[in-house]
Amino acid sequence: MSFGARLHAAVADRGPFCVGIDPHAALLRAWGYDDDVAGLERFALGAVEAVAPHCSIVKPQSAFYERFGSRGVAVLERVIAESRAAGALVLLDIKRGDIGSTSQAYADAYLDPASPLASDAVTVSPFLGFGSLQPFVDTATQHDAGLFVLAATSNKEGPEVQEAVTGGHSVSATMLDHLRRLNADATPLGSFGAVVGATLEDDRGLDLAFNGPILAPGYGEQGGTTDDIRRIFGASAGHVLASSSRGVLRLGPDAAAMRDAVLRTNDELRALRG
Ligand SMILES: O=c1ccn([C@@H]2O[C@H](COP(=O)(O)O)[C@@H](O)[C@H]2O)c(=O)[nH]1
Repeated sequence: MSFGARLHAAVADRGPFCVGIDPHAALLRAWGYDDDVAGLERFALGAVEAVAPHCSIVKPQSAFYERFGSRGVAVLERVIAESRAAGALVLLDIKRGDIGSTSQAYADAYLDPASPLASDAVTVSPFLGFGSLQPFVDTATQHDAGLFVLAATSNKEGPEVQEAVTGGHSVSATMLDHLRRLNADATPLGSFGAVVGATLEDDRGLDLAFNGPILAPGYGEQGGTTDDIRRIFGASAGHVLASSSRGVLRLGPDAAAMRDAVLRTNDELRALRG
């Protein structure tokens, strides 16, 4: 089954809230752990145990594991495996993008089921040109995986690049047009998503109806709210996965508090889907 179809079913079952498993050094210390590999492991697996059974999708940010080298990456492999075992899809936040031949190696690393880091979907950066992502597109299609392409990111520096106009369209709009083509014939939902922040002032005039999922980071800690999801995404709010990392993880290590926040937020976001 395609990633889009699996995500559609998972969201119908559990709701559209995506929790980021981001082991910040400050959070490890706040949970009472050392900022070392043992602390990383207790934190990350504790967070997975608390939230993954209640989420349609979780989003570990690779950088927080890579900072510990190979032992940190080994923890990431367990985060991926245990999240899936708990019934959650895994969107690995890597934001990779390079010339095509190197993109192929990244795609093999993160999307080929034979890889220990294989995930259901990854984030990719299209700023070497959307065509440079073709190996990701082909590999995702081959393995029923998904992609989330950076389009209008949640950080304030994004517009310098993303609102630049080329061929009469903003870079963000151009990325969404590529996704619209990739998702054209997919039902119930395409596998090629966009990243559009929950922090935008408005929809920037973007046509968000591209028949794919929308990852909206910036919900929670960066200021995005459920009202913002309604305001920014309008009729496309039903395709949005609002994503928060620190906003949930700050409630730990109290597993019940994290779980309750996930359940509550899923209910709140479900109401937007009509
Ligand atoms: O536009 C983007 C794209 C990705 N992110 C990532 O999402 C989380 C946000 O974490 P919070 O703690 O909820 O702020 C993090 O992994 C970012 O790398 C983003 O923030 N904005």
